Amino acid sequence: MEQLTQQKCVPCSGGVPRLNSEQIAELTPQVPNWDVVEVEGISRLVRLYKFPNFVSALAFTNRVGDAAEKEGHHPALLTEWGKVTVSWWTHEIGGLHQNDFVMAAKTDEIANQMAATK
Ligand SMILES: C[C@H](O)[C@H](O)[C@H]1CNC2=NC(N)=NC(=O)C2=N1
Repeated sequence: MEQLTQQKCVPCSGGVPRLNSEQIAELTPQVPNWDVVEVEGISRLVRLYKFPNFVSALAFTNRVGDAAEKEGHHPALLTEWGKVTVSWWTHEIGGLHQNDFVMAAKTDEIANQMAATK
């Protein structure tokens, strides 16, 4: 199967099913640094990224935001001094979709690119 980072988000209107636990278990190994967290009954992918200061945390935040706009699929972002918490889930279906795994993998790619050019 194509690597998650190579995939594009598909337009995700409501009505498509949420991923079930087996499907989630199949996908999580491809985003090993992410946790599946249930918040108010909604499963989401969550990862905490650490940075040396606020400026780099904000730069990462904006890069993730740009990718989200490009894909039409958006995260929850908590940006603090030295850290950014990124959460992905699909609001339209109240749970996880393949898109969320694609975007988690793309988020890791952005972090890796930033670390490489430090
Ligand atoms: C109209 C707009 O495309 C939709 O609201 C999109 C925007 N970005 C989105 N992002 C996420 N994470 N889930 C959604 O259901 C979603 N829907």
